[in-house]
Amino acid sequence: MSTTQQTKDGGDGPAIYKMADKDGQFRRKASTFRSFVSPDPNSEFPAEKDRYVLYLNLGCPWAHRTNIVRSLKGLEDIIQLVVMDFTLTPEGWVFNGNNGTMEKDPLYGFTKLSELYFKAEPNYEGRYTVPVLWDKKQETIVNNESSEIIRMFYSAFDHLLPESQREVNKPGGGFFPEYLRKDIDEMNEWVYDKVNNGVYKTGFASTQEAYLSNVVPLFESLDRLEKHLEEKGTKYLFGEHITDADIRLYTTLIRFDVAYYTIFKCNYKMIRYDYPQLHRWLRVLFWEDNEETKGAFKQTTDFKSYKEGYSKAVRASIVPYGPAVDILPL
Ligand SMILES: N[C@@H](CCC(=O)N[C@@H](CS)C(=O)NCC(=O)O)C(=O)O
Repeated sequence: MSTTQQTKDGGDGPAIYKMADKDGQFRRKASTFRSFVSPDPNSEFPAEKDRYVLYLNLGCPWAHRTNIVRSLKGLEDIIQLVVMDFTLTPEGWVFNGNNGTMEKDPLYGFTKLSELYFKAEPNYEGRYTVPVLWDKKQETIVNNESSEIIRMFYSAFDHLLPESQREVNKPGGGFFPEYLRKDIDEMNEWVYDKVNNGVYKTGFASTQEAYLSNVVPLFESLDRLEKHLEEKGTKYLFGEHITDADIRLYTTLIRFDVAYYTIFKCNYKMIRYDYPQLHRWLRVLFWEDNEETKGAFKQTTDFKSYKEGYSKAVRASIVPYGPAVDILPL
């Protein structure tokens, strides 16, 4: 999609809000910047302190993954965080100081995320998405794909961290241990399509047919996840330690009852009443503050941005009042 298309008003509102294709289906485009930070000092993007900046907003579940892992890994002093407003404007994500966010881009004084994309690539022709991992030295975007940014964060900066924070020294082998990689990737694949992106395909569908073709597999997949936890009987999806699969699922399920259920019409069942295993798992991640969670899930969760941000994204003028409690106690 070109810039002019993105900002042009097509008659029923700015084009940026038109998510569905002509057939009513929402199709997420692949991310463009796909380089990797590496522990190798001679690589294109070597892991260094004070060199990389993570741009995000608190509403976005993809960005949320990267924010969680930055905290889980104790990378707060190594990777700078820039939080933008969670309201999607006709010009994309902006800096405006609202909701305790940055007034302006701290590096260049930009007011729009798109400016950062054009600084990196003057001919850029995609959507201006968060998260963005920016390299201050080469003044470019390293990567804008959350699933890859979190994998970099798991280990690329480990030599700069205390021994106990390094993946090799973690009980259970870290967030993406060799012996679980196949199982984690296999689960991530269907969870991405049917759940993480499934809620968007449901919420942004513009025909009844497209809506139904996504909402049914979404709930079948939540049933499958519920059964997985029930059969395994473990604390987390793959045992007693948090893995990549837990982080990726968390950011969708924590938004489910407060936003997707109402705003995206994912209202066949609720996590809190219909999925006892998933509900327990979700509350453990949110509420427990210990060596495993480091309080990172709760600290990075912002319910207000989910209700208000998604309402704006579907151009609804009313923000839902309920549910009475954002997340039930453990
Ligand atoms: N595949 C990307 C998706 C990122 C994404 O779609 N982010 C949304 C916010 S939740 C965004 O920035 N949307 C702005 C737009 O599409 O204009 C990732 O996982 O990082």
